[in-house]
Amino acid sequence: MTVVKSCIGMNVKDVSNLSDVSSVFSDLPESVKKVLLQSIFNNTGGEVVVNKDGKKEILGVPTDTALLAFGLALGGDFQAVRQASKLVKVEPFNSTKKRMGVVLELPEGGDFRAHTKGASEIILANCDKVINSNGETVPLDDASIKHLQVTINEFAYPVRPGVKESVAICRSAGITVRMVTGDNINTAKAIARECGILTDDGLAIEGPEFREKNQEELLSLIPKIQVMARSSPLDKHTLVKHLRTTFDEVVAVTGDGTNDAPALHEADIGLAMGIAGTEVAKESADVIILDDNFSTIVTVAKWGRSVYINIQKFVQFQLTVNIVALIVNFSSACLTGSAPLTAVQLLWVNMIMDTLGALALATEPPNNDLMKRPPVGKRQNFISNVMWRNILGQSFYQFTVLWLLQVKGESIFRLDGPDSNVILNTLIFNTFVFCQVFNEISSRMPIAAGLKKIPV
Ligand SMILES: Nc1ncnc2c1ncn2[C@@H]1O[C@H](COP(=O)(O)OP(=O)(O)OP(=O)(O)O)[C@@H](O)[C@H]1O
Ligand SMILES: [Ca+2]
Repeated sequence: MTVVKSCIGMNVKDVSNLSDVSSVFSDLPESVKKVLLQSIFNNTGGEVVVNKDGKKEILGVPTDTALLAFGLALGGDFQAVRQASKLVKVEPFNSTKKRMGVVLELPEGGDFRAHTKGASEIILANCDKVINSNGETVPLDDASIKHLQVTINEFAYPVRPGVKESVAICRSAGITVRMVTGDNINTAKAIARECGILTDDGLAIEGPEFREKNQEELLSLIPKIQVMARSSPLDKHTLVKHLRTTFDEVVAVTGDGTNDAPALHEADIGLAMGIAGTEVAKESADVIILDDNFSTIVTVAKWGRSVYINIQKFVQFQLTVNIVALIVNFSSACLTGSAPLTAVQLLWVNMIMDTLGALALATEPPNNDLMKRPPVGKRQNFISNVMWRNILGQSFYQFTVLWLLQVKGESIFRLDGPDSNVILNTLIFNTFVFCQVFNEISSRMPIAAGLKKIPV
């Protein structure tokens, strides 16, 4: 029995230009064509089916569907190739090993052939022979290895429009964007540099190297990591866990595959892709991005900040109103025996302030300025120092005005007669209500969140 190994190294993301593939293929020797199609159609997790309209449909994960489309563009017949040999063993694709394989029993006479396909440089490192353009199997020499490595590194993919801009917005918002991928390091670096994720002082590392580091090394390394390539699901999880626990960061993770599920689950905010995402990824996530667009993540951050700041404004406004009403009535009751604000008036204030005033603050839409501030830290107090300053400052100012009216009101407005007390109380009540107009304006100021703009 002989086992022949055939390998396909891959860097396939999208086979979009298939039109001139078949002409190139026609020059290849028959034996090579046969092995290639045998590999593409057998060594796959996908399938080519005929749908009810009689059209061919390719099912499977993007990498497999791309390769099957390539096989069909080469003129291959999926069913015929599948029937020509018997699948003896299938080793499915796995994100840790980054390759898959099958063993076929060849019809020619009891021989077996193992096919493997996966991450280009991993497959290349396992090869010692290559089929040349004449269809002969020859030893893989240094020159061919160099040539193949250059070819692998030349693979570059166009970055989706808008990603670069979104990364820049994230930066100005104090959000560090890191790219953790199962892809080849050179491809990952090229993409990351183009999007503005990888900077000159940043670090790009490969999963296997990251895994080797001890705790101490990780502490100095992690803040600098901007790109992690050839990462396993566990590497993604480890990075997120360290960022959250050791560095006390708020971590959002985006992912599409099953291999992203542990990291999505570990993150503070897991964002799964709605279109490309697998069910497992969606189940592990907190938010599903319906359009799979990175700029939507920026919108998510913007709305999150907006809701947080609006609640802060609401709380600042409400606390001020209540502190002033309480102190005015309490102090007056202690000193004069009567409270200037009656129960009905307080009820009125509460209804108007809660339903109209405070809710107006809570429903303000987000604006772009929100993305020019640093994020709120995990341990940051909800009522920031600036909010305390505003609450106490406003309360002090309102209390002083009301107290002055309470003590000096009658003489200032020359009130006398039997109704003077009622008139004064009405005056105090109205002044209190008008003070809230200024309180509302002061609470609307973005400073309410206690955040300073960060210079860009
Ligand atoms: N079906 C497959 N069969 C064999 N190899 C595959 C298959 N799918 C992907 N690969 C290889 O594994 C690598 C990606 O591994 P993995 O799926 O773990 O990455 P990922 O973290 O999901 O990457 P991405 O950032 O592209 O989503 C690819 O670069 C490719 O070389
Ligand atoms: Ca993926």
